Amino acid sequence: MNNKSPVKNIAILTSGGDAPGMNAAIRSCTLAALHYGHNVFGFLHGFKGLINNDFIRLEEQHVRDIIHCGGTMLKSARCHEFHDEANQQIAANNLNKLKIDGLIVIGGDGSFFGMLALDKYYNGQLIAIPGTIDNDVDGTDHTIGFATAVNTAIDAIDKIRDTADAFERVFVIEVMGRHSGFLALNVGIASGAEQVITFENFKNPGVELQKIAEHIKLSKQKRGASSYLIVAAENLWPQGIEQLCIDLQNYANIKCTPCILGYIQRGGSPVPKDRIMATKMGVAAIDAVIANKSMIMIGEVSSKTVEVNLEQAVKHRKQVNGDLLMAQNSILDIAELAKINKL
Ligand SMILES: Nc1ncnc2c1ncn2[C@@H]1O[C@H](COP(=O)(O)OP(=O)(O)O)[C@@H](O)[C@H]1O
Ligand SMILES: O=P(O)(O)OC[C@H]1O[C@](O)(COP(=O)(O)O)[C@@H](O)[C@@H]1O
Repeated sequence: MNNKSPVKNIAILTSGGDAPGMNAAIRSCTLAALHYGHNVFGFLHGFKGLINNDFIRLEEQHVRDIIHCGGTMLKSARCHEFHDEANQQIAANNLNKLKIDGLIVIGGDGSFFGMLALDKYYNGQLIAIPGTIDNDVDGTDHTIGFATAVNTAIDAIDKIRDTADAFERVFVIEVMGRHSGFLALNVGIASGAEQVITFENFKNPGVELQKIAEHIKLSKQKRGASSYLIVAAENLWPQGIEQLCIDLQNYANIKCTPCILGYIQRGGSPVPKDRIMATKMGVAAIDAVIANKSMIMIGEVSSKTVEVNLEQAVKHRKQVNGDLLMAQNSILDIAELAKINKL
């Protein structure tokens, strides 16, 4: 298949927050391109590499042993200079001069905005692969790295639960996600947290403080002394979760221990789901380049690989699963249970 297409120069870069599984995508793009007889270029440090013309030729030996590694062998960056139109033109000129037929960008929605900007000056094809632990990209059920990040967070929270149980403590655990609640909600559900505070169920600190405090008190009343875990999305509580703990102490004399999971959620060996999805997406991206497609994102919906218009993917904000939110806030909720069963 596709053996007769002219030899193409295909470039790959990773941009924005690294995500476990990015290496698996680099590997499959590279192997698929080489399989069809094309040349592969890896640009380093995201869009910075395009501006600085910093690239390596990728061969089989470079990607042979990376599928299990977190991070990205092509390095990543938050390249603020790329917001500048002059730098977008420099980047496009570098690609045009090298006669790069197609560029594959593995990153989050910020990186895809970068692609929209690059498209104004770059003559070649642009294909996006969603890679971010936040899962905040529309047009795909999951992004590369999300499953691993959920797994890592749960592994950590299960351990926190052990010590919380031993001391019958209240913990507030902050998970990443920037401004989206996918990680918080999924991690909260899967770790059996008593409360999840995320963008989708948050009104304002005053209302929430009262609700959180009442919930903790009710739980202690109904269950007696026990551990109590709150999973909170980052960037939600003004001044962060340490302040939330201080606020709970001041408002209701509740002692809470804050725990920020932080960057451990971005690292580690990708779980099989991320490796497999990234592999499928990489192959599909090369197929798209060979088929002369451009300005699309490769996604996965209901386990099927799909192609999505890139502008559409960045225009819409993906909503967290309503069923999960309802389950957490209502069906699984200790306060609701207490009301219904008059516990
Ligand atoms: N509006 C934009 N115009 C041009 N480049 C952008 C734009 N938004 C983001 N980028 C580029 O994409 C990079 C990655 O975006 P960022 O939001 O940091 O991460 P992610 O891609 O994971 O969402 C930025 O550092 C910048 O180089
Ligand atoms: O690495 P930085 O620049 O501190 O950014 C932290 C942010 O990156 C993330 O880990 C991943 O976000 P992106 O994939 O969108 O870049 C967010 O969850 C977090 O808010």
